[in-house]
Amino acid sequence: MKEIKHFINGAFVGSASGRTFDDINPANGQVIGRVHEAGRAEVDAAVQAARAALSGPWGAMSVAERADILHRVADGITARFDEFLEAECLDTGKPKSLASHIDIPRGAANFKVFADLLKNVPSEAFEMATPDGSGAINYAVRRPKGVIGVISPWNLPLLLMTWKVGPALACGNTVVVKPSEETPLTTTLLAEVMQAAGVPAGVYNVVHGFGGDSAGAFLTEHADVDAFTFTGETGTGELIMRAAAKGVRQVSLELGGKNAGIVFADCDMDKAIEGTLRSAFANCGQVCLGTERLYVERSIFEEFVARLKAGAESLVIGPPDDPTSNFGPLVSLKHREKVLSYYQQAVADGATVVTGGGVPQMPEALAGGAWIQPTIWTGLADDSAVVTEEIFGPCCHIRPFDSEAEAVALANSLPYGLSATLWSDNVSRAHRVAGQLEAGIVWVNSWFLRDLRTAFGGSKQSGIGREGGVHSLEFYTELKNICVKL
Ligand SMILES: NC(=O)C1=CN([C@@H]2O[C@H](COP(=O)(O)OP(=O)(O)OC[C@H]3O[C@@H](n4cnc5c(N)ncnc54)[C@H](O)[C@@H]3O)[C@@H](O)[C@H]2O)C=CC1
Ligand SMILES: O=C(O)/C=C/C=C(\O)C(=O)O
Repeated sequence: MKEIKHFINGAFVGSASGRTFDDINPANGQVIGRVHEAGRAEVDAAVQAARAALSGPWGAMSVAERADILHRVADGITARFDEFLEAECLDTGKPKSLASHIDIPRGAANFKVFADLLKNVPSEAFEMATPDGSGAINYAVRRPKGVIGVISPWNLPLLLMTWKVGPALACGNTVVVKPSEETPLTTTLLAEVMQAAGVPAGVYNVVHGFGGDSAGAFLTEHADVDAFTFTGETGTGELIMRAAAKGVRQVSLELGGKNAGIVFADCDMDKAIEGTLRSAFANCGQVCLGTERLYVERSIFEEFVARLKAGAESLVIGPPDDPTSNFGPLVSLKHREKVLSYYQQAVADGATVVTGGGVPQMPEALAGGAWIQPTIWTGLADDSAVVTEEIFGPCCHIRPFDSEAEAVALANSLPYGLSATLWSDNVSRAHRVAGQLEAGIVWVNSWFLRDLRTAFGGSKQSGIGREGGVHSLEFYTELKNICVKL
């Protein structure tokens, strides 16, 4: 049985307690490996290693030297592409066709983009007058924040973890990463790549375990971590914020959403259907940016529902290795229980089930997997739980609207504000509505089109702060002003 260990101070180590938990393949329910669960001792060792590494060779490196190393990390991921792909798909069950286009290439890109950005970022300077006439110059320098605690989720494990580790290291910090207990493999594999790329011991540390009363909480409670970056559920974000308040540590939080899609009658219907199929069902609906609420102009409502139904029914449900499959399982049977509870709630609340609503019949070898049907509903009240709460599954509710103002009001009606998507070929309307939507990211006639230089994050209860491009530098560095009297 494969053992998945922590990576602390440049070495793979097991837990002193001997405690382990199973890593399960959600496509068939089989155990992939045994994961060591960190106690306070391992978390403390990881944080101390990260702290010490700040004043070792890593801390003495120039930006250009760090950037070279991070390029080697990216190249190392690409060189071991198939191993990363295999590991990610074993942990998540997602189709290899998806992970080979999104997860693994983004894992590498997240290092390159920030390594290059750091080399080119300008610094501000202000000349000022002084009463004696000699003047002064102010200039700002960026310094690493220190030890960063990275707590990442299971839906896009490598992509979301490296989205934080890439800029954190580019800025000269050291990290302690706590990946999701559901998906420990790629974070662990990355440790081998880091070592081979010449990242000094203690710069990249990994501790495995659960959230509350386990590695996650031990990390956020550790006084020697300077800041935390987290992607996951809003409730977890609140707990992390609370822990970070002790010692006044900064947080960057990318949290839950209940993202709206607005489809106007003047849209290109083919593109709207294709984009909505992805935004509702890609990664089995487990993307925080996904669309779970659709508002469709009444004149095209019937046609849109019928075409989205046909599209959902044409998705090919299957295991990662099947090249025809484009729809994998949910991450776990536990998560399927949660999603199925919403499927049942929808029926109890009087929804029309347009398609899906249950568990598909799978071949014997996959029967233990967390398979679920893509599901579409209509007819629910605006305040029903299915329409207002994040489900994080392959499902959406579609409701007609009659005016632009009504669509905007419906889209903005929830306490979340992560992303929104709108479909219209009327340029004025697209700009006008995009400006009114309460969301950190608005896509017009597209979905999940990502330029890593742009600000990324949520408004309202979907998060605090922005990462991406220079915005990541704001979080991962301290800006220090130096005032020199001439
Ligand atoms: N990208 C997103 O927006 C994601 C949203 N979710 C949502 O969250 C729901 C629950 O899924 P979970 O995996 O339980 O998400 P979660 O938000 O609890 O877990 C994400 C990460 O936080 C850690 N964590 C949990 N509690 C913690 C604590 N008290 N202190 C420190 N770290 C902690 C977990 O171990 C994991 O590494 C899902 O059903 C889904 O609705 C889940 C994963 C990703
Ligand atoms: O492209 C990104 O950086 C992030 C994409 C998706 C998420 O953040 C998520 O699903 O949590």
